[in-house]
Amino acid sequence: MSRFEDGFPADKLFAQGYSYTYDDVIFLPHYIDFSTDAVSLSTRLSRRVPLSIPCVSSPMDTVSESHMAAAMAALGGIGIVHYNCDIAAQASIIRQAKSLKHPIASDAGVKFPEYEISSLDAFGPSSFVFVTQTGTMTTPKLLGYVTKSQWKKMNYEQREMKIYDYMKSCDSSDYCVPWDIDLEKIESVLEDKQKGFVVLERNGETVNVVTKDDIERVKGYPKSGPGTVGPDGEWMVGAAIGTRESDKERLEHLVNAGVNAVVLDSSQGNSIYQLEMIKYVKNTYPELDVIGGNVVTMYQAQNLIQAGVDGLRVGMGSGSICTTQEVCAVGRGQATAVYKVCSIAAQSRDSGHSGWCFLAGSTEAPGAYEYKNGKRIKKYRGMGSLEAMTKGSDQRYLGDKTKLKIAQGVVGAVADKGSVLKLIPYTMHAVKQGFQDLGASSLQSAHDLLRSNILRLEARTGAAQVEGGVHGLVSYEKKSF
Ligand SMILES: NC(=O)c1ccc[n+]([C@@H]2O[C@H](COP(=O)([O-])OP(=O)(O)OC[C@H]3O[C@@H](n4cnc5c(N)ncnc54)[C@H](O)[C@@H]3O)[C@@H](O)[C@H]2O)c1
Repeated sequence: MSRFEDGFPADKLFAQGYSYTYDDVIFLPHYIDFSTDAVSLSTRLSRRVPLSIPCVSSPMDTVSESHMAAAMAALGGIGIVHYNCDIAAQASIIRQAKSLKHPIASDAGVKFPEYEISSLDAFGPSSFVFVTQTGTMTTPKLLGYVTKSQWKKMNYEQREMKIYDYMKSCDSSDYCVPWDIDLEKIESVLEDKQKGFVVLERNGETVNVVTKDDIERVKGYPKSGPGTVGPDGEWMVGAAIGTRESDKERLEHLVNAGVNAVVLDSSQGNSIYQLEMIKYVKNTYPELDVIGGNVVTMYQAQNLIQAGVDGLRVGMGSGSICTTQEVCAVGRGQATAVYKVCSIAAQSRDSGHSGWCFLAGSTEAPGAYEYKNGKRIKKYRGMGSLEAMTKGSDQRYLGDKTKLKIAQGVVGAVADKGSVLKLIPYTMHAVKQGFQDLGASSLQSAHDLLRSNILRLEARTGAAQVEGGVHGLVSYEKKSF
């Protein structure tokens, strides 16, 4: 056997004194004796939250609100709703996510009543612009709508009017259907009524608006399993909270809204504030899973595990919008961080790691699309950016007037990625192909192969990284699926 010893075992590779990220390391292929479809990616977010895919959307205000949380649960993952908003708004996002039985995020634009539509861009690929008090779908009531054909017929002066001056009102219950009816039923209502859209309502409040085009689009997506459903029969939804005294009141409202797990959201989770909050949550709500973090070292992980966390969140300074490593000179390469934290957590419980900008820019991410240099883009910002701090996380960043405010993140934009209902199934299939190459038929098997040193890795030199990407071509088109 030793004759074939090749590559490095993980513990040797990650003990070289380098902070590696994913691009720096490569797995060596092993032996295949099963098909790609036989690979199971099921795992747990935390002690009591099983997932059929290892996908979690990050608690950021440009990533996880109701549509993202519902879509992630429908796919078998979970969404963690951000807390850069007041308590009532966060609780209402959770309730709405649980009510989105069909996690369809409409392609249509949503605007507030005073908005002036100055170009067709407001409609996006849809024939409608919907109007709500807040200009978002996280709202108690749909007020009205404008169709593209109606707007096209308006003259220059009319187009300078505010939407509420010319929108068609939606007060008629003609458009409304119950939030939990089947997709087929929605389709037949759309056919019968010739309306072009329906309003899904729960307890007299608008839960979602779905157009005929949205239904057609969703029908073309890959089919998923039953999704991540909780004991209440609704989607499981997670939420972030902080470690301040006021977060205890927030937590109470989130629990009443049906939250299934909480993430203590901090860039450096190994603090007295977090340890005390973990104990408080475990004492007050023993059945609720608490995910601690963020952590990147074994020592941090051990402290939070001893305080009673049910899961860990890994990553410091590795987000694409994050400047923590630059500003504070603290953090760790993400591959090393995940490996080190998992080597402690594997002995007791699961750990997940922070995503990057993978889900930002999707249809389900909050915010409206804009066009820049001919590209359809969506805003994406760090929760430590000055802009996000000003919106809500001021208090967390010691943002009271007497303290200096230092950003640990930036504001940017990412390209339109389409719906996560399509992006994630394709991505998970690619992951399964990778697992098959490793000879790992499940996440547990991959862990076992890694810990038993059967799975081998190597660091990639700069030239090897270039070789591993597309190279030497004058031009090419990269289409992933
Ligand atoms: N993962 C990362 O690398 C990273 C980096 C920067 C920011 N972020 C994100 O930005 C947001 C804010 O992160 P953060 O670490 O600044 O938030 P935080 O709330 O953990 O910390 C902000 C400051 O408040 C202090 N603090 C926390 N609880 C306290 C209490 N009870 N009493 C007194 N002081 C207390 C902290 O020690 C820290 O100095 C989060 O969403 C986080 O995920 C993440």
